Amino acid sequence: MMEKNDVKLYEVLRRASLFLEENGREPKFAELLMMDCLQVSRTHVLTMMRDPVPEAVRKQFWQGIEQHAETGVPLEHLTGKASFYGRDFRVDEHTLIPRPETEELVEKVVQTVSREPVTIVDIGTGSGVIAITLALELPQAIVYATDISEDALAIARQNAAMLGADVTFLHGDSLVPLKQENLQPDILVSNPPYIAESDRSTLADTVKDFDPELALFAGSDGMSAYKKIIADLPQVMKRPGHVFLEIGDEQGPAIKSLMQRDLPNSDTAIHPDINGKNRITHTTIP
Ligand SMILES: C[S@@+](CC[C@H](N)C(=O)[O-])C[C@H]1O[C@@H](n2cnc3c(N)ncnc32)[C@H](O)[C@@H]1O
Repeated sequence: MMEKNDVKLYEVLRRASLFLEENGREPKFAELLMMDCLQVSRTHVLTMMRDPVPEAVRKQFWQGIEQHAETGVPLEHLTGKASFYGRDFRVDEHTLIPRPETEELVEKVVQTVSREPVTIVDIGTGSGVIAITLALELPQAIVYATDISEDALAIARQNAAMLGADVTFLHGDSLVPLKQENLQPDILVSNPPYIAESDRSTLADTVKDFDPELALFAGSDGMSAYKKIIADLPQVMKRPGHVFLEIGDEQGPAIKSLMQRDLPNSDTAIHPDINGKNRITHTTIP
């Protein structure tokens, strides 16, 4: 999109918003992308509306706008970063873009953990948001995180270094790395893949086309990752202990009965998220 060199910020934003709207995208995306291109806050953008936009910034901005209009690529994949629990994390094509619901999962863990030293393990850490946030919020905790994807772990390690979080990352399938390291967590937390293969067609293109397959799908019923984790809990968990899982809206009862089968004395509560959808199971193991 060609523009004069002295074109002002508000004009660029107006044109971009209209262009996005014409292409069936959310016009607000323009302002969010501009904040990233200029590396400023929203308040700062508002004070710059009558300033000319440097050519290099306009070029970068319009490339992003055109790509988003054409493919729907989410802002986080364009900018390579996502916000979680008030911090910025690096993300890429190998990591799920963290969701606000997962912040609620972290909050539940933070509320439950006592001041004593505890060992926490995050299974399927992706960009590392859960493990890193818990390590920073709970300095008394010893935190481990695993993933089956080496590529995701590379991003998680970078995020931990960037944010100064002490997390030990382990590569492997489900709870296998814990068994190999003889690790017995007091608290196990996971947001594993939980979408049924049969629901693939119901997903938004922005999810299906940009989030990694490994992070989304869990067999024909969406339960395969939970089944694998729960089957190994009796062998690895310290007692008393807690298990926190992020879940799909309708998966709570099935998870509760798997927990009752494999950990007969445990108690599982199902909690809704801020939108009223069942989103977290909290299992207490005596
Ligand atoms: C839904 S994403 C969650 C990522 C991150 N914890 C978050 O909440 O944003 C699930 C993650 O689990 C990982 N994963 C999938 N199958 C796994 C398995 N069998 N063992 C360990 N990790 C697995 C994926 O690579 C992905 O990073």
